[in-house]
Amino acid sequence: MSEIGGQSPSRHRVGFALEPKKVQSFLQNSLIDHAKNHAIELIPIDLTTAIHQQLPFHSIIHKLHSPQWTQQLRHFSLHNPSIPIIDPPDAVDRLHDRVTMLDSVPKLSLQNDVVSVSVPKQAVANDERTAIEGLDSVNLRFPVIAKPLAADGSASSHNLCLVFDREGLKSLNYPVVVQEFVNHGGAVFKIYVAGRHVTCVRRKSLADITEEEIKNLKGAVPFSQVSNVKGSREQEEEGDGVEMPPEGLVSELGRGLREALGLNLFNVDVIRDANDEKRYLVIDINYFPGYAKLPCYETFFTNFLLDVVHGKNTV
Ligand SMILES: O=P(O)(O)O[C@@H]1[C@@H](OP(=O)(O)O)[C@H](OP(=O)(O)O)[C@H](O)[C@H](OP(=O)(O)O)[C@H]1OP(=O)(O)O
Ligand SMILES: Nc1ncnc2c1ncn2[C@@H]1O[C@H](COP(=O)(O)OP(=O)(O)O)[C@@H](O)[C@H]1O
Ligand SMILES: [Mg+2]
Ligand SMILES: [Mg+2]
Repeated sequence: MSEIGGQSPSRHRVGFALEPKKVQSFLQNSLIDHAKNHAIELIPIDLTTAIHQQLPFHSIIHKLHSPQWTQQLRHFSLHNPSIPIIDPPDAVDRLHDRVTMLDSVPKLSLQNDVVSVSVPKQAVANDERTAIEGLDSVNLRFPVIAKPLAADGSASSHNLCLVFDREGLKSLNYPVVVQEFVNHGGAVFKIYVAGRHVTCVRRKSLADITEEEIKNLKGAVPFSQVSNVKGSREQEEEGDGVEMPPEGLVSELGRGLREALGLNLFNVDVIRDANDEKRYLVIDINYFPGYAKLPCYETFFTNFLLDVVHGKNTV
C-alpha cells in the first residue's frame, strides 16, 4: 500500500483524480507495489479537498466528468504550471462526443496495399426526420447502429441500438449518431495506448447479421438484447480464432492518434470488415479505459509513468 506520510523526497508522486469505482478497479495493490518498486508513489486525490492542500504531486492523472472538477483542475494548473496534468481537459473533451472523437482518424491517411483504416459512414440525428435525412446524405442503408452522441461516461452513453427500419428510428433517445453496421466476425480489437506504449487485445463483439436476419428483424433492438433475438447466432468467446491485426497497424494507429488527439491515455476499438479483410474501422475511442484488464497492466502502466518521471514522451 502507498505511504501517505514519510515519503522519501526522491519518490515521484502521481495524484489520481478518479471516481471511487475507478480507484478500486485501477489502483490495485499490484500496480501500487510495482510502481513503488520503481520509486513512484500512486496517490488517490481526495475529491472533497482542494488539490493544492494535497501537494506535493509531481504529476496528475484524471478522469472525472463534472464541469466543477475541470474548472478546479484548470485553476490549479494555472497556479502550478510545472506540474504536468495528464491529459489536457480540452483534448479529453473531444472524446466525449462520438463525432469529434473520430475526426482525426481519416486525417491519418493510414492505407497501403494491405490495410486501410477509416471510420464507418455516419450522421448525427436530433430526431426521426433528421435521422432519415442523415442516412440519405451519407447513402446509408439499414441496418444501422444508433449510439448516443454523448460519450460522457454516463450509463446511458453506452445504450446502443441496432436499427432495422424507419420504424426503429422512432424509439431512439436523440441526439444519436446513426452509423453503418459492419459485419466483423464477432471480434473487436482494443488498442491500448499509454504514451509511447501501445498494445492490442481481442475481445468478443456483436455477432454478424445475416441476410436472413436483415429480412426478418424489425424496429430497434437495444444492444444488451441482441444476443437474445431469435435467429441471431451464437458467437465464440473473445472472438477466438479471429486473426489479430498486423503489428504495424496497431503501432501506427496508436502513435498517430496519440499525436493527433494530443492524448497519452486512451484506447481505440477497431473492427475488421468481414467482407473486406483489408478494411479496418475505428468505431470508438475511450479516455483512460480499463487498463487493469490488460495482462501485465502493472508493467505496461508503470513503463508509461517512468517516461513521465524522466520527462520524456508525454504529448
Ligand atoms: O471499467 P472498465 O474497465 O470496463 O473500463 C471501461 C472501458 O472498457 P475497456 O477498457 O474499453 O474494455 C470502456 O470502454 P468501451 O466504451 O466499453 O469500449 C469505457 O472507457 C469506460 O469508460 P466510460 O464509461 O466511457 O467513461 C471504462 O469504464 P471506467 O472504468 O473508466 O468507468
Ligand atoms: N459500426 C459498427 N458496426 C458493427 N458493430 C459495431 C459498430 N459500432 C459498434 N459496434 C459494436 O458495439 C460495441 C459497442 O460500441 P462502441 O461504439 O464501442 O460503444 P461503447 O462506447 O459503448 O463501447 C462494439 O464493441 C462493437 O461490438
Ligand atoms: Mg467501445
Ligand atoms: Mg466507448
